[in-house]
Amino acid sequence: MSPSSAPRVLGIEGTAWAASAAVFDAETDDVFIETDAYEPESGGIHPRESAEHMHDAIPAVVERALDHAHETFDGPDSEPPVDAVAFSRGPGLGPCLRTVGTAARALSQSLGVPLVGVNHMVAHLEIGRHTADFDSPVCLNASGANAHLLAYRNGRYRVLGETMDTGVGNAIDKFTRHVGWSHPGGPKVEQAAKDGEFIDLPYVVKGMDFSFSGIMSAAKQRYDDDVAVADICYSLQETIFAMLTEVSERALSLTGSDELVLGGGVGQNARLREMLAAMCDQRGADFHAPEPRFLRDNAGMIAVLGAKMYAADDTLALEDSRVDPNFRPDQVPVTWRGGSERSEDLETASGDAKTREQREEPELAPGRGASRDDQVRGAEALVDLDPATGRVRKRRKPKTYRHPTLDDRLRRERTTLEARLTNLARREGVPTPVLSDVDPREARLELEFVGAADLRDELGSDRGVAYVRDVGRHLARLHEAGFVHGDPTTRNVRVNADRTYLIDFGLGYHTDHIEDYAMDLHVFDQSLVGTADDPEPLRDAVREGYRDVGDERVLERLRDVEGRGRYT
Ligand SMILES: C[C@@H](O)[C@H](NC(=O)OP(=O)(O)OC[C@H]1O[C@@H](n2cnc3c(N)ncnc32)[C@H](O)[C@@H]1O)C(=O)O
Ligand SMILES: Nc1ncnc2c1ncn2[C@@H]1O[C@H](COP(=O)(O)OP(=O)(O)OP(=O)(O)O)[C@@H](O)[C@H]1O
Ligand SMILES: [Fe+2]
Repeated sequence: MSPSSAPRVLGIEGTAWAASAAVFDAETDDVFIETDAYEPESGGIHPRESAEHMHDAIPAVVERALDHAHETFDGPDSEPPVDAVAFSRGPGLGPCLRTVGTAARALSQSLGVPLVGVNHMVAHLEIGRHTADFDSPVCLNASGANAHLLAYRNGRYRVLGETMDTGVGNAIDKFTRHVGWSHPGGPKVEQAAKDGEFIDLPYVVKGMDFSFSGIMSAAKQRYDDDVAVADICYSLQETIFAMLTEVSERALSLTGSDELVLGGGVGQNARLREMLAAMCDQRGADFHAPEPRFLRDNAGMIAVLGAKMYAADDTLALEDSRVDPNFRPDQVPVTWRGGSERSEDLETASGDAKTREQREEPELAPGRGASRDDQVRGAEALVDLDPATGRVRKRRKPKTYRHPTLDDRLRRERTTLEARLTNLARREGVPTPVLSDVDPREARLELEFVGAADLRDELGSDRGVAYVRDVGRHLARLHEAGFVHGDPTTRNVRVNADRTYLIDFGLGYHTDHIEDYAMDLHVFDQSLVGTADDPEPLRDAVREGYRDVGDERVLERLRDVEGRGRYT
C-alpha cells in the first residue's frame, strides 16, 4: 500500500520535560496537542525524575490524542484512526527517549501502522516552515538544550552555526537557579526585564557560532555584587538575543536566503521575536515565528514532520528504531523535500529569492558604471564602490534591533579592529585590501577594492580547491602571528586569477589559544558546508593548506571541536 498523500499521524514527544501526544490531519491541517509538563520541585530538570514523569504521563496524553483521532475519523471502525505513529528519536535525555520509544513501538504494533522516527530539532524547524509556508528558510532554533542555525542544502539541514557550550534556554535557566527562581527561568527573566536598564555584559560571536559561558558567569557575578536583578535580566536579554539575531542575519547574508523561521521554547520570548522581526524588516527578509504551542516542545511538530516523512515512505523497521540522545539535525537524510513536495512553488520561490538577492546585492565590479548599483549589503555593513577611485567605502550602519549602547560599542570596536588587523595580516604576508581611511566614530572604513568575485561564487570553479588551500595557508599565517580572523566565511574571501584575499576582520582578536585557532578553522569549515555543492574536497584542501604553514596541533584540536556533542 502506498502512503496516503494526506495522512493522519499520531505524534509522541518526550525528550525532556513535555510528555506530549498529538494528532495531525494533513487534509484539514488541524493539529490537536495534549501535553503534561514535568515541573521539577527544585533545581533544573533531573533526568531520572523526568523519565518517571514520561512513564506516568505518556499513556494518558496518548489516550486523549487517540480519542480525538477516533472522534475525527470518518473511515470504517475496522481501520486504525491514524496512518502512522511518529516519535522523537532524539536529541534529548536518554531515559526519557527510551520510555517514549517503547510507547511508540507498542502503539504502532497495536494499531498496525508504520513507525516514523523524527529528529526533534528538525521538527522544531519544519513546523515553522510548515506554518509559514516558506520554501527554503534559514532556521534559528532557540530551545532549552540547543541553539543553532540550520539551512537546507543538498539533501540535508546543515548546521551553519551553533552554541559552543550550553543551549540558550539552559544558560538562562542556570542564571535563574543562581538567583533562586524556580524552573523554567526564561519566562521569569522576561518578566523581570521589563523594569531593567542596560549594563555591559560579554558579547561572544565567532562567525555564526556563539558562546554563553562568559556572559552567564558575568551575570551571576553581577548578581553577587548586588547589581539590580531587573537590570541583569534586561541586559541578558538584550545581549543574548542580539547575538542570536546577529548570527541569524549572517546566515541570511551567507546563504542569500530571505526567509527566517524561529523554533524552540525560547522563541516564546517577545523580545527575541521583536529583534528578529526588526532585523528581517531592515534587510527586506520575511520572518515567521510559529504560535507558542508549536515553539515549546510539543508533539504537534513531531506529528507534522512525521506526516511528511510518512508520505515520503520514510518509516522505520522496529529493529532499527533505537533512540539517539545525540541525534544531530545534519545526520538526517531529508527525504520529504523537493520531488513531490510543492515542486512548482520551489521553483518560483527560489526564482524570487534570486531576483531579490540580485537587486540588493549586485556584483561588485570595478568600472561597472552606475554608482547606485555598486553597493553590496553584508550582514553588518553597506559596502559602496566608487568607480572613479577604485576604492570601497564600508559603513557599519546602526542596527535598529540592538540596544543603542551595545550597537555603538560593537560598531566602533569592530571598525577599529578591522582596520588594525587588516594591516597586520598584510604584514604577515596575507593579501588584504590596503586601507586609506578609518573613522571609528562613524564606523566607516575606506579600502582598496580587491578580487574579482567572492569565494562563495567560485567554489565550484576549476580554481575552487586552490583558493580554499590558500585560505588554509592564510589562516595559519594569522594564527602563527597570534591572532584570528574571527569570521572566515566564503563571503569574506575575495579571489581573482592570481590572488586570494581575506577581508572583513571585524571579529578578529589577538589570542594564543589553540582552541581559538581551531574555532577559526571550524567557522570556515561550516561556511564551506553551507555554501558549497560538494564541500568534502574543499574541507580537505583547507586542512592541506593549513598544514603547509601552521601547527598540526590546531588541526588535531579541530577534530576535537567537531567531535563535541554539544547537548548539555
Ligand atoms: C532536546 C529537547 O528536549 C530540548 N527541549 C527544550 O529545551 O524545551 P523547549 O520547550 O524547546 O525550551 C525550553 C526552554 O525555553 C525557555 N523559555 C520558555 N519561555 C521562555 C521565555 N518567555 N523567554 C525565554 N526563555 C523561555 C525555558 O526557560 C527553557 O529553558 C531542546 O529542544 O533543545
Ligand atoms: N575591499 C573589498 N573589495 C572588494 N569587495 C569587497 C571589499 N570589501 C567588501 N567587499 C564586498 O562586500 C561584501 C560585504 O563586505 P564585508 O564582508 O566586509 O561586510 P560585512 O557586512 O561585514 O559582511 P558579513 O558580516 O556578512 O561577512 C563582501 O562579501 C564583498 O563581496
Ligand atoms: Fe525542543
